[in-house]
Amino acid sequence: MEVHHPLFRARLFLQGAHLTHFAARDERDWLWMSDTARFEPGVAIRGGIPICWPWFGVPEKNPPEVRRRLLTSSSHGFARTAVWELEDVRETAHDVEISLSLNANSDFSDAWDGRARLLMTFHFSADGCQLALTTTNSGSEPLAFTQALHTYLPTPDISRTLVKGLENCGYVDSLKDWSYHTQQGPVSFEGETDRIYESGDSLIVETPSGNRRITAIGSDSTVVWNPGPEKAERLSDFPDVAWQSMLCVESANALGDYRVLNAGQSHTLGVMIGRE
Ligand SMILES: O=P(O)(O)OC[C@H]1O[C@H](O)[C@H](O)[C@@H](O)[C@@H]1O
Repeated sequence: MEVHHPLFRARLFLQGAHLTHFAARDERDWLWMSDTARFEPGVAIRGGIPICWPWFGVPEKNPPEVRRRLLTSSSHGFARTAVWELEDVRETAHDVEISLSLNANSDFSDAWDGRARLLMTFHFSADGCQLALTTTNSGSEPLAFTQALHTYLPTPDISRTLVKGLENCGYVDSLKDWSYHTQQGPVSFEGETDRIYESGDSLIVETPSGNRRITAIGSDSTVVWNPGPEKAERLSDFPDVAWQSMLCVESANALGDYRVLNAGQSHTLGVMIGRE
């Protein structure tokens, strides 16, 4: 779907409810997209904002309550490759709101033992974009899940890029055998970085071409990721040098921040990407 509004433009795909582009008028794209991204059925799009749901990361690093529902070894769940349905489009002189839904029913029983309904609402304005993903447990048993809005951001130079707002925060470093650390100062990038921070606080991403504010709701965990040079070579649909010009800041419910919904209950995870 293409959004052409006098104040901004956006592009999103029904496959994965995946936002790939957003830019205010006369501005460059606010999201990073891989030059080698594929747009094919069943393939996750590399860039923009993939939705990781109903689990984040590799199954074996998920909490037991989440893991016991997983029937596959693949990462990040099936929502990012499933085809969603268009629910609603609203437009005013200032903003556009688009809602998509996914019924996570027996169609996904090869991958996951659960039932849920998902509603993803995108809100676009000249001030930025906002995503809200609501999960409703439509099964009869409690439902545990992890998830992330896996935002890819552009930077002209990763070595001069900082993430501020995670100072003194605890994090798990997946590259150091999942050991626990405390962040000293802003997050900077020297090679591969893959951490899950125990915070859902508002962040500032500082790059040489400008800053963004990332504000999550319904989240107490944030993933900060850059593949660095070696992993970039192994990564699908990702140019070898692209690690120098992107980073991911992922608003999440991961590790101990997993969520449990009783039958009929809902939880909303959201992120707002704005100016700073
Ligand atoms: O290649 P993907 O399945 O899209 O995953 C891309 C990345 O997602 C997250 O940021 C994880 O923390 C990384 O470990 C992973 O490499």
